Amino acid sequence: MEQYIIKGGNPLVGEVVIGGAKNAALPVLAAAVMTDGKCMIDNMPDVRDINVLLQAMQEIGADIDRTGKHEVTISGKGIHPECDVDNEFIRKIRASYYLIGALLGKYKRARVALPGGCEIGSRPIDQHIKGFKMLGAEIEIENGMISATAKELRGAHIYMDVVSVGATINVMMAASLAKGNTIIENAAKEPHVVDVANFLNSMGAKIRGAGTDVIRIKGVERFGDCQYSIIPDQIEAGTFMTAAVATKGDIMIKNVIPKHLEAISAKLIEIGAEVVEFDDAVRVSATKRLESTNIKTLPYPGFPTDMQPQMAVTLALSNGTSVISESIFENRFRYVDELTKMGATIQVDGRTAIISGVEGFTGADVHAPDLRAGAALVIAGLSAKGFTTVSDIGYIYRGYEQFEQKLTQLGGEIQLVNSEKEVAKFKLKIG
Ligand SMILES: CC(=O)N[C@H]1[C@@H](OP(=O)(O)OP(=O)(O)OC[C@H]2O[C@@H](n3ccc(=O)[nH]c3=O)[C@H](O)[C@@H]2O)O[C@H](CO)[C@@H](O)[C@@H]1O
Ligand SMILES: C=C(OP(=O)(O)O)C(=O)O
Repeated sequence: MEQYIIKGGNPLVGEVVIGGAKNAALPVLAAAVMTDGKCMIDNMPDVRDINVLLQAMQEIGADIDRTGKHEVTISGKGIHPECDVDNEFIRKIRASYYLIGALLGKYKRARVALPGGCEIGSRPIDQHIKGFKMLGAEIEIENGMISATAKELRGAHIYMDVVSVGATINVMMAASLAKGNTIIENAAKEPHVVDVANFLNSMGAKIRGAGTDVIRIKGVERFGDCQYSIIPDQIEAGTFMTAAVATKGDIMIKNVIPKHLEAISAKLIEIGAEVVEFDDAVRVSATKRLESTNIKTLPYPGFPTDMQPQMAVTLALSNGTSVISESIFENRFRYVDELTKMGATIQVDGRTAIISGVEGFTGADVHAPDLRAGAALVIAGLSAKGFTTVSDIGYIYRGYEQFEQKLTQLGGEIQLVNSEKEVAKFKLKIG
């Protein structure tokens, strides 16, 4: 019964260093199997999803050497081209689907368990499939596995019907080892799409335009060795930004790319927080009661859906009524019932949440329904009066490294506990 026990009320103050981006690192790792050479990758976050993917890659024959806590050397030379990617853990993560594009590109054959991931709405993969088919692959879905096979992959002009991070990256990977040229239109522009394109280029791919909505790929025959460093995690950084504001603290958030945080910074400034940008850091603080605002989640450079729950917690403490429209995933307000237990006043109608700000939260026993909602409930607990427990924190480990340690260093009273006895002990100690 792993859970967090939190005593709220301390403003979070100090410095925190942000790790590598989970949602960039996952496709970069998958793409690393596309070369028989060696890839040295650093700034790799040590989080659960990464470890699940690395284990699955090892199981199909990739040579994985953890040369440091945040550094890994990978060679895809030993992979069996006829392999199946499947185990009980890989079925639970979303990014398993990147092995379809990577293996299809390299071996013209991939068979991978259908992806899992956070339950935040229906998450079809039709655009991935459409892209692979247009490159010449045949797709079959059977017994929870997706197979993609092709005699050869040929470049194509692909228009994505929806802006999809996963489909853009997956098709970009497969197309980079196809014959001829590919154009992906209506591509996702997220920083992690650019990071994966840069990684593929450093192995020898010829990709231009990543970060715009048209990506042009000239297929090459094979990839070679490379050395690469993953970009900082936009969402981990954003989470600490909202933690600073919700607890009326003052945090210097280091190892970030401020440009990637602009949508989050702009909203925090709008509600009355102070955000100061440095070359690779942002300092975020709040002293007074926050003002309300409206937010619509959108593909990059819009406000990220992965920051929606953390921002909702912050707005629930503001003065006035805020409206959040969730335009990416239709079921991403599952944390609202939990937050209501802490005193928040939020009404959800479909994809819209209407938040009437309250003066403060009170501690309660809540559970994390998914990764970002879990982080948001922890922030709520840190800003609440009294004790909060957050259960189902396995979700949080999927994407945050040393979350409770980082929060403790900032003055948060939070501890990982395994029993009611430990909860009681914490309460006695902290009083
Ligand atoms: C591992 C990873 O990087 N996960 C991120 C990735 O998820 P993921 O790659 O699953 O998200 P997408 O960008 O693909 O999804 C965006 C929208 O497109 C729809 N869609 C997507 C693919 C498809 O084939 N058909 C389709 O209709 C989805 O249902 C959703 O409504 O981007 C999301 C949007 O920024 C983030 O919330 C996730 O944290
Ligand atoms: C939704 C997320 O992850 P995934 O797509 O892996 O479920 C996330 O990172 O917020």
